[in-house]
Amino acid sequence: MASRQGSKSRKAGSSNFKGADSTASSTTSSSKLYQETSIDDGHSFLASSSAQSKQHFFSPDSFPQSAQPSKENVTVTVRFRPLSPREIHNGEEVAWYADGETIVRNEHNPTIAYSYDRVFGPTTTTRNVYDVAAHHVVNGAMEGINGTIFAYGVTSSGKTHTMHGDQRSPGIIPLAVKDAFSIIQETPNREFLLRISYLELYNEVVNDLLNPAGHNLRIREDKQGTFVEGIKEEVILSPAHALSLIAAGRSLLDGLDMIKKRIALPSKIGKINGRGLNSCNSLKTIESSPLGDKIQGEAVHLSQLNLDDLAGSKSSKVETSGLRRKEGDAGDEEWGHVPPTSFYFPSVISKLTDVKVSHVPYRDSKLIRILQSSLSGHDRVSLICTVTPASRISEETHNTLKFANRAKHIEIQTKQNKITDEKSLIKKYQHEIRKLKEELEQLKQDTVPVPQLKDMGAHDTILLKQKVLF
Ligand SMILES: Nc1ncnc2c1ncn2[C@@H]1O[C@H](COP(=O)(O)OP(=O)(O)OP(=O)(O)O)[C@@H](O)[C@H]1O
Repeated sequence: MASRQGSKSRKAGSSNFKGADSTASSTTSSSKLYQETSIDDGHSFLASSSAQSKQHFFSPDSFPQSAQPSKENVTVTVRFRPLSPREIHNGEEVAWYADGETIVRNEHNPTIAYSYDRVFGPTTTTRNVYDVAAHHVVNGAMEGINGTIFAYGVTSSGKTHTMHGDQRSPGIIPLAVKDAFSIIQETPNREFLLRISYLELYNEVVNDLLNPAGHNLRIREDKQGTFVEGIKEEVILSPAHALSLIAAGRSLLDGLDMIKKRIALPSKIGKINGRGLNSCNSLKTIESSPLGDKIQGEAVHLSQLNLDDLAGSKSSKVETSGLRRKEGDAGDEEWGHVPPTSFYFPSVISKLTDVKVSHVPYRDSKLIRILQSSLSGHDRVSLICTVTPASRISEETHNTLKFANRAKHIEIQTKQNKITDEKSLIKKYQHEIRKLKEELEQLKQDTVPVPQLKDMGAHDTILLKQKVLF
């Protein structure tokens, strides 16, 4: 039985997160079964321009060839944020705390405790969170295994801080981008092509954050899986390039938020804490193929990396009944008439973990539809649940903890995706480069000796230039 030293009532600001802040090594899930009230302790890069393409959220069966699947669990971690200065000023009490590196315990009833792959205390850096909860997903994606990282939690619990971060403390998304490029440098025998798309879902409306004109996009399906019609995809050339695209997307999102707030409730501008209702999805498509002269016919690794900042979940009353918040409740303007993805997310997760349930309600929410392949059991998945210790929202935190506990039992069968046909973009570019090289060689051989150029007319010179250019 895990125990905590001392159990005096914890006030705001007390340092009470024992042993949960140490740097941890990267681990995947080895989930053990924990229940409420009973803890069992026995336990070379190709460049190109942007593309307007049909970017699929691939269904796992759409890959013609794949290596043997391997079984693993969803990695489930919990990250505490510190109490804010305002909460401390208001004398907020601590209701939940990290008891060691894997357990979250209730302050008022210590028999209520849950265990996870890792629990991060409020002083843990996002870098540490990345190393434990994200690196193995990014690494897998660079090797052809689809990966998804979700941040889930109530409003203001730290999802955006964790996924996006800021200059001082970069989030999982910028750290993943840098990590991906480091992996490229450390893999000299393969060449990679990375593409990025970035979207927000607000009240079931999909907006393209890389293209201000991409508003209210449709989600479609074909044999290869689900895709967002017309979403812009950019080939990324460097970490700085990717980060500038994401920063531009964030600015667009901030602009859109201002508009939404104005339309929703002009009198409450400035009272809204955080973004509340938008979910953001940053999708990276990664292709890689062996480098060298004999690459024709070699399989290309193709994978997708989903990085999701899910809309803040609301009070338990709303979560369970789907009711709108009462008029006058702070944040009711954020709810609108459509519940956010976080409303459906727990029910999809619980159905995925229940072998008796054959129908999973993917169609209930657009983001769930987009994430259908991520949730269908073939992606490597990491769920980072963000929580606050504050007693004011103890019940909501409890719901997040119970949900995270359920998610631990999802089993996944990851596989490395390989494609051998010429459909991949990297193959297309390699083919184009090969053709251009051959043409250049041909042109070199056909080059007219310089003395003869003097005798050429203007028309011939233009023709020659065109030949060189095309
Ligand atoms: N681990 C942390 N360490 C320090 N500050 C944090 C941490 N997590 C969150 N915060 C701070 O708490 C506040 C709320 O965090 P954030 O905006 O990330 O919440 P959120 O869950 O994304 O909210 P919303 O759902 O409303 O968008 C921010 O001021 C943020 O800087």
